[in-house]
Amino acid sequence: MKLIPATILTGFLGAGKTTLLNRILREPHGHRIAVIENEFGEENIDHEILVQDSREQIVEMSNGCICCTVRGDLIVALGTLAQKREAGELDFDHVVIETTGLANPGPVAQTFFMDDEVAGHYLLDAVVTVVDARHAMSQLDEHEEAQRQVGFADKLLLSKTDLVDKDAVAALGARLKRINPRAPISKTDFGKVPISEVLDLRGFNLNDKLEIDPDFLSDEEHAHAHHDHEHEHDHACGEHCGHDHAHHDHHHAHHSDDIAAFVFRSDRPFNTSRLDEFLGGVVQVFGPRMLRYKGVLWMEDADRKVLFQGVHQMMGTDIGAKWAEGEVRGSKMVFIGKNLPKESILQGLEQCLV
Ligand SMILES: Nc1nc2c(ncn2[C@@H]2O[C@H](COP(=O)(O)OP(=O)(O)OP(=O)(O)O)[C@@H](O)[C@H]2O)c(=O)[nH]1
Repeated sequence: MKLIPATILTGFLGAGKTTLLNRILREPHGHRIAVIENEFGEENIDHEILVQDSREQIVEMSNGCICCTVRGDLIVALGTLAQKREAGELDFDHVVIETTGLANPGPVAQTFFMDDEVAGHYLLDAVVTVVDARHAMSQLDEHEEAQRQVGFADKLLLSKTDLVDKDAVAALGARLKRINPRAPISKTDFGKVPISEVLDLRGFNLNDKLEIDPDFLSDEEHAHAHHDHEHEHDHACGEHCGHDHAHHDHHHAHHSDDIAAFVFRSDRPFNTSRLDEFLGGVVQVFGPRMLRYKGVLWMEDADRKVLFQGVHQMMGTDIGAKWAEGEVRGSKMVFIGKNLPKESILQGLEQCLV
């Protein structure tokens, strides 16, 4: 049976999740969407706000946050929806789970891998995070949940850009890319955004399109130039650059994001057993702090790409497409996590190369 794609819609309090969802539910895009709402507390206000479809498709979950106490309820809610669909009582082709503004999307995402019943019916499509352009800077400063929601995202949607100027949007964009260079950023104006930017993103698919924003590193340099006028940028550093970047610390003093990303790239193949052992160890030790990681790898003696990705300790690999004739082989990986020992991990990966 075809798996039902599920989207986790997250974003800090008041970011505009419900506004977006409402818009999506109203638009005639051909998708039939079932919604699982998680409200914190007993007042299901969003339920009142959300448009009611002709068929009952909105399942509410209250009295707790989806990421902790009611994960069991989420499993039940997903199970009930799937059963009703099979029985012909409900007709939908996509599920959207709207989390509370304080939810950590990690455990919600993990539900799709950990529970056999859920995994048997659903495919986690993507984590979509709405970011409030007006308030995100301070929210990211003050709340780790806000950083986590950005770190986990497969797609970032900037809301309320009407309330701030272009420079503020650019500065926020640069910060978001530092936290998560993998997630493309789009704007949403009161929830207005093409449906293709929200559903069917397949961000959790293992495919060889590892989208790391190509401007990630150059933007970082650019952002530093903003904040540190005294520093001379006389060369462009790549992520392998061994310089002691004093200006990084300077910059981070402005926004001390605990959650950040780094990228590993190499044009040499990996030794399989060394890499397995190393990654296994890293995940075991740092798993709780590893929000999201993904990679396309060149393994020694393999004529196909190897794809890997994970959330916390849960890591999966798959065989990808063949390396094409004449294609430049290499590996790239991105790690997003909380205070990860970037240098040790990069050095460790280097040691796994042939
Ligand atoms: N100016 C502006 N306001 C917006 C935009 N998107 C949403 N809002 C407003 O922001 C407020 C919060 O939006 P909601 O959609 O309720 O936010 P939410 O993320 O569901 O909030 P919680 O469920 O409390 O976490 C509402 O007053 C919206 O009208 C936008 O693009 N621009």
